[in-house]
Amino acid sequence: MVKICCIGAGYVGGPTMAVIALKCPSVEVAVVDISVPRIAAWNSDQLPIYEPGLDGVVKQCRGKNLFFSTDVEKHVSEADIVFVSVNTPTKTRGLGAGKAADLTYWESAARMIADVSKSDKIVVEKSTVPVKTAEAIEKILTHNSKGIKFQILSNPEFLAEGTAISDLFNPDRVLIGGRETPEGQKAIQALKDVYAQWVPEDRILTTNLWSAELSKLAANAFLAQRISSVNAMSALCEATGANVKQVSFAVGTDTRIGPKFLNASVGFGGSCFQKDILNLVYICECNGLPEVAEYWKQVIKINDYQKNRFVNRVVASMFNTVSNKKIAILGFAFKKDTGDTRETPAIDVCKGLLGDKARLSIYDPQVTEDQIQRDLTMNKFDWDHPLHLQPMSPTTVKQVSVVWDAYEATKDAHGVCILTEWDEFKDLDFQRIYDNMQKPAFVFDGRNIIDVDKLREIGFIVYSIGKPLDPWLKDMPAVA
Ligand SMILES: NC(=O)C1=CN([C@@H]2O[C@H](COP(=O)(O)OP(=O)(O)OC[C@H]3O[C@@H](n4cnc5c(N)ncnc54)[C@H](O)[C@@H]3O)[C@@H](O)[C@H]2O)C=CC1
Ligand SMILES: O=C(O)[C@H]1O[C@H](OP(=O)(O)OP(=O)(O)OC[C@H]2O[C@@H](n3ccc(=O)[nH]c3=O)[C@H](O)[C@@H]2O)[C@H](O)[C@@H](O)[C@@H]1O
Repeated sequence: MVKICCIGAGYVGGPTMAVIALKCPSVEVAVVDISVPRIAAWNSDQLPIYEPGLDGVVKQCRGKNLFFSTDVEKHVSEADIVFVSVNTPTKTRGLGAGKAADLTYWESAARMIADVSKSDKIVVEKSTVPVKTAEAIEKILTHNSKGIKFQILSNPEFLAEGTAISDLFNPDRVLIGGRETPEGQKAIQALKDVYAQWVPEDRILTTNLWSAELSKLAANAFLAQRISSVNAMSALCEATGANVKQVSFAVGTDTRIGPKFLNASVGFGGSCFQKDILNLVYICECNGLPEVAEYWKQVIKINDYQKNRFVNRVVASMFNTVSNKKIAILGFAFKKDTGDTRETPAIDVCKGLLGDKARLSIYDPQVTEDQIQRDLTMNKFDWDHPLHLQPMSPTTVKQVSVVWDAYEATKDAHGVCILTEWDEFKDLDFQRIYDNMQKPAFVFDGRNIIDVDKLREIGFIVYSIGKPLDPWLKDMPAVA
């Protein structure tokens, strides 16, 4: 029986290994982590992450061929294939601070693998890492290995949160990079055999190591670039009277461009787009390519601009001050169908409004008060470390209350900001909300999910990203 161990039981390690266990009953899969509460949650009825369909998959395999454990060393030493899916945060100090990937967790995992291994192993990079990381990992493993042979593969993950299970069941492609030696090709084949149990062969791509590592960074950069492109257009739409939904539909019907990932928004969030582009920028700079670095940096600059622009629209519309005004925030997660708040645009928007002394009442169906308070007090990039190593927030933000109902959040509010596209927000009774708000009542839709005309009929002053402006907003500066 092939034994797989995955180091890191997070958003990637948990779901990917659960699906491998489900699709490959003859493979034994152990997912290990240094975080005791996380492993306890994986072994309970309340999984540590919210992901549609995940519960069912875990329940079918847990205790049969899928195990969650904190006994990292035991499972690593017994495994034939070791996936490493640990955090790769942005460095906050020293060389490359604010851009380069911090490989501390990766390096410590690699050293531990070298220490505890007693048999040859395939080590798979599942985390997103800088190009050439495999070379560094190879050095760590072979310098400490007591004659044991390791083959390193790069097998980046392309799942998106909220759709992880369907993405894993039916991936556009699985990418496996390895050494172009007979041993490297043998290792590629061994991993290919695992995926081939459910992924059609023509969707399993094999490349050299560096192409696989770079393709992951490139794919995220291209995806984020599409969003920044449509968001840049949204600003121009507001200035000219064009409607960004109509523009992106017209543009996306060109089969060379395609319709997906062209929704204008308050900005992209999530744990990876910004981190991976910063990493790409740093790699370009290190390789003497400042023009290429500058090109990709712009994707992040537009994303920051879009978040600022949204805050400025809110403040400018409400008589240039939100001081002591209650603003309802609907949605805090970085996208719908997840409780994940890492790099969510809601953090920047809330901080911007708090900077103007607003009082915030926040509702998100999947995010807890504790998480929101931590997010609003944590320093940039601190969130991307294992939970028990993150600083605890010593204070709470007093001007923030977190409630469990959209109607409660909007009661007596002056304005409503929609920051996550949860389906339930589309079906809210906006007449009821209007009746219970201060007047004039404002709605700022950062996700373009509401029916603007209907809300204007009710009496709201409405701003919806990239849509023709309400007469109220027309003469106000987009960026104050
Ligand atoms: N979240 C996502 O949707 C995607 C993430 N990725 C990449 O996958 C990697 C992991 O991301 P997530 O799963 O989101 O992170 P995560 O923070 O949810 O999980 C990482 C886990 O690794 C554990 N860990 C860290 N060092 C360890 C060690 N030495 N031994 C044992 N466990 C250790 C942490 O306690 C944590 O539970 C990152 O490189 C990320 O860029 C790639 C594709 C999608
Ligand atoms: O490496 C990763 O971590 C993953 O990053 C993204 O997945 P994820 O961040 O989970 O979610 P996305 O659906 O890509 O959304 C990212 C952000 O972009 C925003 N977005 C997305 C699409 C769009 O048209 N407009 C838009 O503003 C979303 O609201 C969200 O804030 C990629 O889609 C995955 O392929 C990749 O594996």
